Amino acid sequence: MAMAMAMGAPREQLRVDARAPGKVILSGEHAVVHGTSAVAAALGLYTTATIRPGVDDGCVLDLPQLGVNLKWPLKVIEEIVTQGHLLDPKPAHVASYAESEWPQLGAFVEQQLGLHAVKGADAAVTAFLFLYTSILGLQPVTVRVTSELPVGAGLGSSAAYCVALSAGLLAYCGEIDLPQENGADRKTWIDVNEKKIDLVNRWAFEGERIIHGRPSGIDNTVSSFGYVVKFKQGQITRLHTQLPLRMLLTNTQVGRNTKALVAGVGERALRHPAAMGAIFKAIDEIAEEVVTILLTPSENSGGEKKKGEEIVSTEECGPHPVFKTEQEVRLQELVEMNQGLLQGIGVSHLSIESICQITASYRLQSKLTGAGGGGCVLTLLPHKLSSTSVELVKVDLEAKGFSCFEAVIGGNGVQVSCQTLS
Ligand SMILES: Nc1ncnc2c1ncn2[C@@H]1O[C@H](COP(=O)(O)OP(=O)(O)OP(=O)(O)O)[C@@H](O)[C@H]1O
Ligand SMILES: C[C@@](O)(CCO)CC(=O)[O-]
Ligand SMILES: [Mg+2]
Repeated sequence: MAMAMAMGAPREQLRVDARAPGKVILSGEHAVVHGTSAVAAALGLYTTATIRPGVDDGCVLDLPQLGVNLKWPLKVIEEIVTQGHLLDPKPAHVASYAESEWPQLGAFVEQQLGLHAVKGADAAVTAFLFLYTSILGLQPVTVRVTSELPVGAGLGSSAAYCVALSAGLLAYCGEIDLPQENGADRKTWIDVNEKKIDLVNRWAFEGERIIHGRPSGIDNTVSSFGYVVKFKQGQITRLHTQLPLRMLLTNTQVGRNTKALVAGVGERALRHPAAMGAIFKAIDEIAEEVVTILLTPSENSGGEKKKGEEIVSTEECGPHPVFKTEQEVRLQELVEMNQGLLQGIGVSHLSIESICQITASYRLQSKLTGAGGGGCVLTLLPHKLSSTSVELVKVDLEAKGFSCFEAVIGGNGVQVSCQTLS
């Protein structure tokens, strides 16, 4: 769709929405922080940031998922920003957050949230205040962020939060073009153009640094650009995958925190550099092999069928046989190995192991996805597995208190929409 600036309406009369997808890491989490390859796909569940004009020279931040609803007079924000240059917004030039430049921010956020704040609310508010003042300066706005993603469950909620916020703020200040309103009731989402996606992605990475400590950048990159990508040391390669991927996502419901898990792996790597280095190398090889498999034409993709892609396995899955192609068998083996290695670096959890065991009894392989320590587990589903068989697995998992859904992956990245307020 052609993009056109929503001309006519001054920004103070606009409501801007930006939405960003979550993600699923197929292979390579944690090791990617240490420079190896990883493969990830956008997940069809979105976080949406809505930005509208503020009232009474104030800034409102509403984060219903975290129980945060804060309102500040702009002069209060001005007071905590002790270094004037930090209030000179340059949306086209990405700046990094340095705690030393914001000496009062930590205590301010803590005091604003009070004693009963949800875990992680401080990081979300800090990331907001940094992105808001850096991109918009001190404009009166009301910002609300809602999400279809579970927060802190390995599906990239922090990255989607930072991407949606960055895109919304950049669109609100005019740095990103907005669609022409079509007059219809239905919201029109448009893709952000490639150059501006890169800008969104870089701001979002700075937000992720506040929440994560040491992000590799894979989560904000997939959320910004969408599709299925290989990521290595900041290099992103879009994979035009030939293998239709089908997977079940199961939430252990065990809360965890990516920052702590990433730091834990870093400390283990310092204690055992050679052993951990060897594991990272093995994970790198697995991710590279996953890339090769995804790029090989398969019988399911409508591509030319190659030797060795016929169904090779008809294992039992409960009362039903599972038909797997050679590629699916290879991919499942890689998933199994990847999970073993993630366990080795200390980021698995009993609940994750339990899900792996249940799905293995159906001859289906699973691995944690994202930072682990709880959160979500992905299970590869062979293309020809019947929906009845999938239901059987789900019933078994849900009987143990887990919740599951079939993932829709590989879709769009960040998008924006706008509406003129009357
Ligand atoms: N909808 C949201 N509203 C406000 N803050 C959010 C929202 N989603 C995520 N966050 C922020 O991100 C934090 C969770 O990020 P974390 O990286 O620990 O988990 P994740 O991103 O869901 O999983 P992973 O990094 O493994 O993919 C929350 O504590 C909060 O600071
Ligand atoms: C655990 C990790 O590898 C993925 C989290 O989704 C962290 C990162 O890459 O930033
Ligand atoms: Mg995260």
